[in-house]
Amino acid sequence: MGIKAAVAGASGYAGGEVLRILAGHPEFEIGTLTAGSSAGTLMGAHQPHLRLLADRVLAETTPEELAGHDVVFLALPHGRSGPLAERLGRDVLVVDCGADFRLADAADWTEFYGSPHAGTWPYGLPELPGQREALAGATRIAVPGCYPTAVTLALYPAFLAGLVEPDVVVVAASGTSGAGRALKPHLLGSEVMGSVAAYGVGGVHRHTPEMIQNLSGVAGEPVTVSFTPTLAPMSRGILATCTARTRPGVTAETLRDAYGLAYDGEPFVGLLPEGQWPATSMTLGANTALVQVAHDERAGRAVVVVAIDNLTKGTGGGAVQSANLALGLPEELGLTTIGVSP
Ligand SMILES: NC(=O)C1=CN([C@@H]2O[C@H](COP(=O)(O)OP(=O)(O)OC[C@H]3O[C@@H](n4cnc5c(N)ncnc54)[C@H](OP(=O)(O)O)[C@@H]3O)[C@@H](O)[C@H]2O)C=CC1
Ligand SMILES: CC(=O)N[C@@H](CCC(=O)OP(=O)(O)O)C(=O)O
Repeated sequence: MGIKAAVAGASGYAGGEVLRILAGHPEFEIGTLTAGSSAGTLMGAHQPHLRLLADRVLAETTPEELAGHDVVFLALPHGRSGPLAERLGRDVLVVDCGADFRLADAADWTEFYGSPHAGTWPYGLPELPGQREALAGATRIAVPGCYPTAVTLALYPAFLAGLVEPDVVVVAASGTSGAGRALKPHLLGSEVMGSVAAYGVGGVHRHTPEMIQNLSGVAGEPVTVSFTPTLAPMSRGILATCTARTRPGVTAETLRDAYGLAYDGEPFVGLLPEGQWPATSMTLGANTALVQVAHDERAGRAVVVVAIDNLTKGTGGGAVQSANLALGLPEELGLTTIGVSP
């Protein structure tokens, strides 16, 4: 008998990616699958690529249906995980792919999500300093947002080494799967194809406080982040370009050394060879973040580009990586670094 895992939100994009990874994981056994309005229908109607689950009937998302599992993955709209998690056993590992438990500051939560704050759980980004220890044995995990995963991995080494000022600018492109499966007018094929568009401009995107939280924690001082997301005509992937003013004396070499030090030995984050720049295609379906750093001497800024698959390292892969740590399994179990190309 393996570790029995239920997935709530199994008909959605994040739930589907968690299941794609669990299906290839040697220790997990897939238990109950739940949804919202799709409850009572077959998985095959929603996730035809997960053929081994095609005949499973989706249950309603209730604590009763999710009981009796060792691990429960929640991949539900924001605000749904809080009340549900309260009714799941304390000894069960609950891994929330949603935002409900990511932020430590209740005022930030209310400002950006507009509802009461559910609480704060151990943050599922193992690469952050001290986070592997925080996740070992945890029974609750908040999986980071996809953009904060990319941006935090891009910039924390520079802050850890004290090389940049606490003033960050990020422009990132995301594939449309980042917005979830529900029908949205701006995601119609005719709106998205052949065009890249900015959205959530001017410091209003809800991932901004999460980036600030992560980077300020490493920097040891408040960091400001100006974040502009853009929507790109691709289904998966995030490419984030992050810049910060460099401190006096910083060179291309000191920057590269800091990233080499931070990422040497990391199983899922890679500093690319000099001159090679990340592309989303390099990370498709892989639990990887690929990073490159340069020093723009005229502008006096560090420029870091990172690529991830928003659904893999940005959600499902990150969720399983953190669950492995919480359960005392090898961190890399069931996760691939091998991408899909072209
Ligand atoms: N897409 C991404 O790249 C990322 C997503 N996430 C997070 O994962 C979570 C899910 O996102 P995503 O998969 O993209 O969204 P989707 O819209 O694709 O899926 C949402 C899932 O939740 C179910 N659901 C919706 N409403 C309810 C409800 N009232 N009660 C129970 N179940 C419900 C849906 O079921 P039904 O089929 O019945 O509607 C579906 O299974 C979100 O919190 C999101 O923030 C995190 C990181 C990245
Ligand atoms: C392209 C797109 O719309 N992306 C989503 C982010 C998705 C995500 O990962 O964020 P959460 O887990 O916090 O929902 C957005 O900008 O709202």
